[in-house]
Parts: sequence; C-alpha cells; structure tokens
Amino acid sequence: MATLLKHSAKYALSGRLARLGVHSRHGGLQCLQPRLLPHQRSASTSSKILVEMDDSTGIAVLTMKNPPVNSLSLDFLTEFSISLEKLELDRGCRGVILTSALPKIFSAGLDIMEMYGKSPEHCGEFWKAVQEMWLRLYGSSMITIAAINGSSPAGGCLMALACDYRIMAENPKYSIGLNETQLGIVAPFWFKDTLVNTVGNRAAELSLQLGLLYSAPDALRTGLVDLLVPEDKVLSTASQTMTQWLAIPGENAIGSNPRVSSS
Ligand SMILES: CC/C=C\C/C=C\C/C=C\CCC/C=C/C(=O)SCCNC(=O)CCNC(=O)[C@H](O)C(C)(C)COP(=O)(O)OP(=O)(O)OC[C@H]1O[C@@H](n2cnc3c(N)ncnc32)[C@H](O)[C@@H]1OP(=O)(O)O
Repeated sequence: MATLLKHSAKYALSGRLARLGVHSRHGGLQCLQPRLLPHQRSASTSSKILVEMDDSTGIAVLTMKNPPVNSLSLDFLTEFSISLEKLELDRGCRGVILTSALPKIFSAGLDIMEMYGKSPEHCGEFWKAVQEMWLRLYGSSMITIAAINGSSPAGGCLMALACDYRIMAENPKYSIGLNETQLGIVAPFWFKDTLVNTVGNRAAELSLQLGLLYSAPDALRTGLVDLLVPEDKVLSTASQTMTQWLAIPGENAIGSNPRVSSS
C-alpha cells in the first residue's frame, strides 16, 4: 500500500511523469556487486551527460559534464531530464548516482545567462525545464544518491537535495546551499519545501533568509548532506551505499520515504 501511495503521489507530480505508469523494479533480495565489471556495463552519452549502467547491479552513474561549472542551461536540463526518463523506463535500473566530471564543481546552479536578456518565451521554456528536472529527480521511483564532489550553490544544491541521500567530499573549500537571497533572488517555494523536508523548519529559515553557503563540515552538521568522505572515495562510497539501499527487501526503501508516501 505504501508503495502504491508513493507511486501515486509521485506520478501526480507531473502529467508527463504519469505516462510512465506503475511498475515494480524492486524485486526481492539480491546479492549486489559494488564494482562494475566491464562486460556488464553499458554507457550512453550525450554532449553534457554521461550515463554508465551496470546491468548486474541495476546501478547507473549519471555524470554531469557541462564545463566550466555544470551550470543548468536549457540544453543541459533537457539532456538531463531525457537521460533520467530513459533510466526510469529501464526496468533493470534501480538506482542512480548523480555526480560531476568536473574538478571542484558539482553544479553552479541555474545558468545565469539563461535568465538575462532573454525573451519571455525562452524564460518560460527554461523555467519549465528547471521544474521538470526537479520533478524527475524528486519524484523518481529509483533510489537516487548525490555524490557531491565539488561546490554546489543554489540550483546545484537543489539537485542534490532532490536525491534520496547525499555524500559530499570533505574538502573544506567546497560549499553547498540555497544561497539565492545573497544573489538578490527569493528561492521558489518548491526549493524551500525541498530544503525544509531535508533539514527541518528552523535550519531552513536561517539558511534561506541569510542565503547561507555551508562548508562541507557545516553541511553535515546541519543535515544538508548525510555523509562526508575523502574526495577520492565519494563515488565508491556512493556505490557501496547504493548497494545497501538496494538490498532493502521489496520496495521498502522507496515506499517508506515520507516525502512521497503517507503510510
Ligand atoms: C528571467 C528568468 C527566467 C526564468 C526563471 C524564472 C524565475 C527565476 C526566479 C528565481 C530563480 C531562483 C532560483 C535560482 C537558482 C540559481 O541556481 S541561480 C544561479 C546561482 N549560482 C551562482 O550564483 C553560482 C555562481 N558561481 C560561483 O559561485 C562560482 O563560479 C563557482 C563556485 C561555481 C565556481 O567557482 P570557480 O571555480 O572559481 O569558477 P569561476 O567563478 O571562475 O567561474 C568559471 C566560469 O563559469 C561561469 N559561471 C559560474 N557560475 C555560473 C552560472 N551559474 N551560470 C553561468 N555561468 C557561470 C563564470 O562566469 C566563469 O565564466 P568565464 O568568466 O570563465 O567566462
């Protein structure tokens, strides 16, 4: 029942998502291998996204590669949503690890150039693509883990928040947060809600009103991220964590998520 509720709540998020229908990708207990064996891997790449799928574990790694800072441009967001939709439709895919190919940056957030001097039509299309990215990630029926291997302000932080679990590199130079206020922007309500659901009301109030960017240790203290690990261990830890989550029987790891389930 919980699973069904989660699915209905999730698919109610977006008319486009409703097309996906309800199906189970989470079978019984499986013995999962954290390492990808070459013959069991498949890769697909668009210009800004690399997707590597391990058929033996059902784990996909979605790597953002939009230099210089993985800003969320219209093109990037479109490719991102298409990649995620393909994985969502792939019944063999049970978990997605989101990470960055760029040194020091997870994502710089919305592409500022998409919001400057553009036509109302373009702005509408861009904003719709931002919402679509969030709906797909937050409403995903796969387990999603953000492997945050660099700084992640504003919309980049939203992406990480939309995942089920966040693992960040413990590099003190990296920062993360919804710092829109510092940029003279009010974070939209659904940015706010996603943050509240993660860190709670009071921390979210302070965070949003002051536009705080947290260092990695402060992000852990406030609950913005779940785990800090050495930089070279971010991806392997994400793989191990995913394996643990996917070993939860049936669909319980997904179905018991309170953000999308009411029982
Ligand atoms: C009209 C609007 C239409 C529709 C929208 C409707 C409503 C919108 C309303 C509200 C929106 C609210 C939500 C907003 C969310 C956002 O995400 S806003 C974007 C916020 N992000 C930032 O402000 C990030 C700023 N960047 C940085 O802090 C740093 O660049 C960094 C920490 C990411 C990386 O630092 P460095 O490694 O030192 O790199 P540089 O600073 O030298 O940058 C390299 C290069 O990249 C360009 N760049 C950086 N960030 C962005 C970005 N967000 N978009 C586009 N380009 C970016 C930077 O300018 C440099 O370019 P060059 O100078 O090398 O050409």
